[in-house]
Amino acid sequence: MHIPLYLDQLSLLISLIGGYKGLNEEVITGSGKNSWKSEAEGGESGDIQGPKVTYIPPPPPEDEDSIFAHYQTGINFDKYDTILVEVSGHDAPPAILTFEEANLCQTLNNNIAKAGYTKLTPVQKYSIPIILAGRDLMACAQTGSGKTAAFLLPILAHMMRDGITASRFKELQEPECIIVAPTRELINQIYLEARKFSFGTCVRAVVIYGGTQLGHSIRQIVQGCNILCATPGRLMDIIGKEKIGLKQVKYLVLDEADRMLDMGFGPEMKKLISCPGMPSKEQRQTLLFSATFPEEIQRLAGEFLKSNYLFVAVGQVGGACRDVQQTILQVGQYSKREKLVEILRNIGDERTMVFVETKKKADFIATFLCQEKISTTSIHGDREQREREQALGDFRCGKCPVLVATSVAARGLDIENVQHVINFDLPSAIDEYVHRIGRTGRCGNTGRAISFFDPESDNHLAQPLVKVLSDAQQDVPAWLEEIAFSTYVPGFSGSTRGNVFASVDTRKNYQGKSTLNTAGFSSSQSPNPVDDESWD
Ligand SMILES: Nc1ncnc2c1ncn2[C@@H]1O[C@H](COP(=O)(O)OP(=O)(O)OP(=O)(O)O)[C@@H](O)[C@H]1O
Repeated sequence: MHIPLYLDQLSLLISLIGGYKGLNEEVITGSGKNSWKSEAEGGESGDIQGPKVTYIPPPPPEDEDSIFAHYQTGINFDKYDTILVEVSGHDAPPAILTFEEANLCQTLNNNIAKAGYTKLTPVQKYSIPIILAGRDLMACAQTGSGKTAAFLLPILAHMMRDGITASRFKELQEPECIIVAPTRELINQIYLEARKFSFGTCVRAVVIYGGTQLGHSIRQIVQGCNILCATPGRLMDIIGKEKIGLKQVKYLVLDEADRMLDMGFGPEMKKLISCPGMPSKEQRQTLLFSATFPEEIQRLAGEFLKSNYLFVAVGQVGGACRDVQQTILQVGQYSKREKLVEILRNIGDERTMVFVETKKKADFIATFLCQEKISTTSIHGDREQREREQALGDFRCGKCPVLVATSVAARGLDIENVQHVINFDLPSAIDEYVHRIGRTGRCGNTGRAISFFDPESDNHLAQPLVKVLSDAQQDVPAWLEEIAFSTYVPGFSGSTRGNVFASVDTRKNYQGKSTLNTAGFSSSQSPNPVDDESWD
């Protein structure tokens, strides 16, 4: 195989031929088992013999400008106010309209101002008072609409009000809050948000994730840990090694909660809530956030939440962000590369994420684009953590305007100025499509998503795609409607037209529904299958 040798793409080449020995690393192999999946299985705990991971991520910049660096809200930010919101469950506290109404302390208000937030997004308007009232919550709101601050701010407000017990002077760290998310890059991003909002307070946030040296994670924790941001595998390792105590946990947050509760991570999360010392659901506050919430997953969530939890749905559950202009092109697998290059040449230097199905393909397409002299990097679960972070850094700063990724980068990542998402391969499940295209069109900015639909392999997606497109008021190609019609599945209850919710609170028999700006309902699509390859 001919491998190109563009110098700035050397790491890509290295990952292709397998194995790399970095400056601060002892052993690196191309086993492909250094991903979040293997973490969840305990692969990095030392219980299973494997190469010792010695990567220590560089500390994030400490200066105030870097901590509060943010991008501008877009022209459609004010349109968030027109999105329909549904709150269900008993005795929901009323929404707030301004940050002032939240009655947060002065330090938090200062941090909010420094972060450039002047106006609440809908998920924040509804979730903040619910969390401040001590209620459990399942919240569903479109990608890029501020879910992270929606849980961080009220948790921090309560921690400031109630005081914290964990401190650097304690032998055993007992965090008051644990936040889990499915990928390393996402949990790191959440940590940076927690660090930003807790700036100047006595609350210390810590992040731990796989692919990094375990000793490094432990050293971060022993310096004091009030908010622990963690990927599931590393969290369970640390708990298993008795490096943290769980008795003080008052807040448990599952970001991308539907992913955290599905077949991939669900068992790990169940273990977490039954760990010795972990307060029962009656004793802690549990908060679940995502842009998608299949009904089956909502039912599983009952084990984690108090029975009187509140459910907030901003817009359609599982709906795509309307600020993303979606285009579906019919492209057979052998024409995809040519089409990709044509599109990327038209796009020029604008930041673009290209999603592919497998880790191997990510490397292959990235190398191919480099050969075409399109500056590209890649992120997927077979790359070393150092390489993953480097790739994301190069993409964020614009050094490599094209990032080829597997679904490991589909959820949560908030990168400034991603103007385009290209689904070179469509994911196997529609929810994953919604998350992927949500990497653009964030925070009121507009974005574009182009997806290659291969009739040989993607017909099962035609029906849900038509629904997602029409619900987001996008043009639906006639050929796609035809395929959807010809592959009609009777059980699929999503409407293909009109403004309906894809799903609602699954507690059908709740009473005392509090309804705000509501529209009608229909039932949901089936949950995502776990796609081992694309989720690394
Ligand atoms: N009230 C606000 N004012 C201005 N910017 C905000 C506000 N709330 C959030 N943001 C910014 O909007 C961006 C998207 O927020 P965030 O990453 O929390 O979205 P999300 O809903 O969690 O998305 P996803 O579903 O993709 O995880 C971030 O850069 C965040 O700092």
